[in-house]
Amino acid sequence: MGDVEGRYTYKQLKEIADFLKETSKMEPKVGIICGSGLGTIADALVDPLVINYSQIPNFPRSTVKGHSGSLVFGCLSCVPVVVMKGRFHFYEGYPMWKVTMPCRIFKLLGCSYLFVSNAAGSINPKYKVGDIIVLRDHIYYVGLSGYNPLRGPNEWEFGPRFPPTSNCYDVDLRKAGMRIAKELGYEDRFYEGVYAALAGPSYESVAEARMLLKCGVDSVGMSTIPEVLVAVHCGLTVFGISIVTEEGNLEWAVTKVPNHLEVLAAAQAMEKPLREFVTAMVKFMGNKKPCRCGCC
Ligand SMILES: O=P(O)(O)O[C@@H]1C[C@H](O)[C@@H](CO)O1
Ligand code: HPA
Repeated sequence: MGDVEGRYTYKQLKEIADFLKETSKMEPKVGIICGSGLGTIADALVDPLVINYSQIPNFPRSTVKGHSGSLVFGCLSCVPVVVMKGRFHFYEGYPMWKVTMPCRIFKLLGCSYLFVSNAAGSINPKYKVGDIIVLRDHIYYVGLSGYNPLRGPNEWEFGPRFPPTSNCYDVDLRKAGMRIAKELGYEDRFYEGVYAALAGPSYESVAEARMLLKCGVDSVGMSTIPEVLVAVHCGLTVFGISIVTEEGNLEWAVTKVPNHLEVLAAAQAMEKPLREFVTAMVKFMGNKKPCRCGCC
């Protein structure tokens, strides 16, 4: 399956993390992964330090439009964070251990939390472009067919052989997320729901979308779950959101089809509410440790 050979050793991951610690002089509390077109989250950081993936030894490269390919260290609400502008997808040809390696780097950098986001199609017809779905759970179709990022010898330095996944998305963070959305005045566009990941890069067919609806799926995409599994395995507390950038096609008669440029445009249109929401969530996640921007 090509998904085990050549995996990073613990030593290699440690070397990458040590390089980042040395370069950033920061110990981030929260690792944030930006979905397609959502990299503007990083613009909210105070005193940002940008490190391009090409500068980091042994780090993969972003190949998808809307994923610029850099790590940004800085502070949000006085909480030290690291933002990944450009995730790695299975459909780019990366094995799952490469797709998910940033979560282990976050852990080695000292993060306690993973905040993960994605651009997604809605499957539940209730949800429209511009809505945000706080992930309550997921269906990992790619994993059900064998591509679990934890396949292969267990990395005991990170976690157990058989991690449970019945509570991947922390309930306190989910509750906080819904409360914060309300406080910000966005309660009419925030919902809790179930995300499903397909392998991509083809979008789902109408028959697949109808099957997903029957299975209780609210949003569909091509990412996130592998990262969440590896984050949960190594003990990060996870919060995830889908930004609805396309409305799923449930009828064969409909001629409108998803398109990546539309996905990026819809994601970019969400810049303001997302920035406010992420800032408030990170504040909730963080404690009051002294930070690099000197504001606390
Ligand atoms: O990285 P995410 O999951 O946000 O990106 C979605 C899935 C594909 O990469 C792309 C399709 O438009 O957007
Ligand atoms: O409509 C979609 N389907 C699957 N993946 C996606 N990623 C963004 N939009 C979509």
